[in-house]
Amino acid sequence: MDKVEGEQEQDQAQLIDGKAIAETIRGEIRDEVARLKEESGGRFEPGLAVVLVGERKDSQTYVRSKKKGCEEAGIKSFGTDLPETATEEEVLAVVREYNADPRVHGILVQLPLPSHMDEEKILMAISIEKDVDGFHPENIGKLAMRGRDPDFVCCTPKGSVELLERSNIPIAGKSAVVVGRSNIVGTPAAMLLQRRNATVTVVHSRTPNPEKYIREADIVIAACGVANFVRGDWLKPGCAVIDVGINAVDDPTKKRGYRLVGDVCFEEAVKVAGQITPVPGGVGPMTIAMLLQNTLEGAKKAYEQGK
Ligand SMILES: NC(=O)C1=CN([C@@H]2O[C@H](COP(=O)(O)OP(=O)(O)OC[C@H]3O[C@@H](n4cnc5c(N)ncnc54)[C@H](OP(=O)(O)O)[C@@H]3O)[C@@H](O)[C@H]2O)C=CC1
Ligand SMILES: Nc1nc(=O)c2c([nH]1)NC[C@@H]1CN(c3ccc(C(=O)N[C@@H](CCC(=O)O)C(=O)O)cc3)C=[N+]21
Ligand SMILES: [Mg+2]
Repeated sequence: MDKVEGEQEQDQAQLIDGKAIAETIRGEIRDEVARLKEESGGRFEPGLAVVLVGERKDSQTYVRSKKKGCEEAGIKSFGTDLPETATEEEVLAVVREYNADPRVHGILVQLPLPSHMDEEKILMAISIEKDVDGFHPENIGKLAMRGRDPDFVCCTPKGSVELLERSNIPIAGKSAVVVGRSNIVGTPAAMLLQRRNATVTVVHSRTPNPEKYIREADIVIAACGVANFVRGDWLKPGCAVIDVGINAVDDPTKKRGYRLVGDVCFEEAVKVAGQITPVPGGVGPMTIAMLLQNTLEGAKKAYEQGK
């Protein structure tokens, strides 16, 4: 018997279009920023400060797209570029200056920092109300606590969960696996899913047979930094896959000489999953949208307090 239209088994996962969803969110932010400006009679403008240390090409590219995102949203961006040879004290001085600057509502110190600097010490110097990356230990700690809310949630995990929610993928009561346990992606992603009442398993580099856990998962968030790590036959048919990975692999046919692939083998996974994010065009654009959203939230709090 013929199946009813719309109930047919799909032979390809639905694409979760992060680029389009991020564009929608950026439009929402733009409207809200415009409203705030109008309400304040043009006196109030959200501001984001971005601190870049060193000359890494990838970091320069990210910082440029963050500033461009600000511009489009009507958020004023401030920037300080320091040389690779800068001292930890110089970076701390820049952070303190932005902490004290009332025009700045969000501060982002681009990672990774040069190896001669203590990353945690610098992140901890960022004032908690301006920690739009959500990397301050106090914000990460509050995310882990029941009954508490952080001032800001880390952008990449927040964007990953936002993709699930805006795609109407249920989280509560589902089983989820997060691949990776870094402080800034895997661990906060697991905490966010758990807060939304998923049952969460975290697998990492010391987990024997990660596929054993992944096979049971309704939701997989892959953030291990290993190109094509999660294979198609590791997935439960119909599951939702959020691929956080950004890995450059050599590709002489590309102008840049490389192309980006995720932590999930897309060609295999697209045949098994129910929904999947592409790389590029999945989580990456959401990270920037969430940064702008966090900056707007911080600005609104400051505005309300200053009224
Ligand atoms: N789209 C976006 O906006 C962003 C993308 N990324 C990308 O996400 C990925 C993860 O980033 P990040 O968390 O910073 O990376 P880290 O290198 O800090 O952490 C990687 C994590 O994955 C685990 N891991 C490494 N190898 C394996 C393996 N073979 N099997 C299982 N687990 C493994 C590590 O385990 P262990 O703890 O045992 O070492 C670690 O917990 C990268 O590809 C990065 O480029 C990152 C930030 C933003
Ligand atoms: N303090 C700090 N905060 C961060 O949020 C932070 C950081 N440091 N260091 C590096 C990582 C990485 N990251 C990305 C942001 C956007 C894309 C992104 O937009 N990617 C595009 C492709 C970009 C391209 O083509 O190169 C996409 O996936 O479609 C990717 C990765 C933020 N990070
Ligand atoms: Mg890292």
